[in-house]
Amino acid sequence: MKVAVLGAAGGIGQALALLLKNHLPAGSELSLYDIAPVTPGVAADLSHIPTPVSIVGFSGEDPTPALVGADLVLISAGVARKPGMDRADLFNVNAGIVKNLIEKCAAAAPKACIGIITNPVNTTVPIAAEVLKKAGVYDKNKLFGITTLDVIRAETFVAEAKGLDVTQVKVPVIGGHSGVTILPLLSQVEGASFSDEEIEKLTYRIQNAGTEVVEAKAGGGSATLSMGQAACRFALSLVKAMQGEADVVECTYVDGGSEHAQFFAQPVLLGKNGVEKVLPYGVVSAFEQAAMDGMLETLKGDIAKGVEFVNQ
Ligand SMILES: NC(=O)C1=CN([C@@H]2O[C@H](COP(=O)(O)OP(=O)(O)OC[C@H]3O[C@@H](n4cnc5c(N)ncnc54)[C@H](O)[C@@H]3O)[C@@H](O)[C@H]2O)C=CC1
Ligand SMILES: O=C([O-])CC(=O)C(=O)O
Repeated sequence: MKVAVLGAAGGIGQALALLLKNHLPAGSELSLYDIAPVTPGVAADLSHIPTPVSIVGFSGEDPTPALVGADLVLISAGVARKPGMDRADLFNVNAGIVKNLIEKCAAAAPKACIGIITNPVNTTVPIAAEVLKKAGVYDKNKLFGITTLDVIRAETFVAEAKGLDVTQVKVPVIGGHSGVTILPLLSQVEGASFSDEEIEKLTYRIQNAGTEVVEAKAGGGSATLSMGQAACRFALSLVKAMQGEADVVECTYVDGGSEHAQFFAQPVLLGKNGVEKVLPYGVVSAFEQAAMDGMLETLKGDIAKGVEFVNQ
């Protein structure tokens, strides 16, 4: 299994590369790419960790050498938020970066699964889909927006609020990855019940947790370490499923035939070829239904912006 990380010299990229070096199955190959010249050095640094995962790093304008033969490509290349910005403010720079990188993926690793971290995820994933379509290699089962950070935050905050064992808490998070489009299904948390006030507060905190970190970092960027962990969890789940393990489910933003929007995050059964089956997200509460109804215009607008960007 060859895993490529594009944006590997960044805050997320380095954390993710460290975790993957330590946790990918024995025999995996890790391939790092970033425009930053430090990237071969990041790989050299990580190569001294004694795990059975080989690692190599590339820098420069062309990611192709890192992509050849990749089974899974994880993309965190791009700029991050500063206080006062929305994720949508990153569109102007990141849309072009994702478009260019996906064009290279289409040529060098047309059959790879691709996981997109770069914001705004609601829009960068549709951009990737349109670029892959233009190149004639789009497989909707192989393109994922990584929304796992919303899931791990929800698990952490719920466990904290309810005094639960955080390793046992499961919270599906559906919709998209920004503000009101992030919808944690707290009504489905097993072994906990919440007052209306708790639901409102927890939902708001999960939706705005990215901003919490952006403000705390005071101009030094957004979540990197928790995102590295989240992307590693998602990547390891996908790798396990691609290698034949059954019953691997993660919430992720996919082109999965949702009745709500072309791209929608919900629980997905992963398999050898990416998406095995998009699972129903089940019964939602009246609060969650209202939140869903309230997000769709924003989510659809975010998707349309990505489609338009590639086809303008
Ligand atoms: N999906 C999610 O839940 C989350 C997404 N993000 C997003 O992830 C992205 C990266 O964040 P950080 O790692 O904190 O930023 P960073 O600034 O630390 O790293 C970004 C890296 O991308 C590289 N880069 C820029 N243009 C490139 C190109 N054309 N090709 C290859 N590499 C390129 C830079 O050299 C840099 O090393 C941001 O867009 C951020 O908003 C951040 C947190 C959570
Ligand atoms: O908030 C940001 O800009 C980064 C991000 O997506 C998150 O932390 O969820």
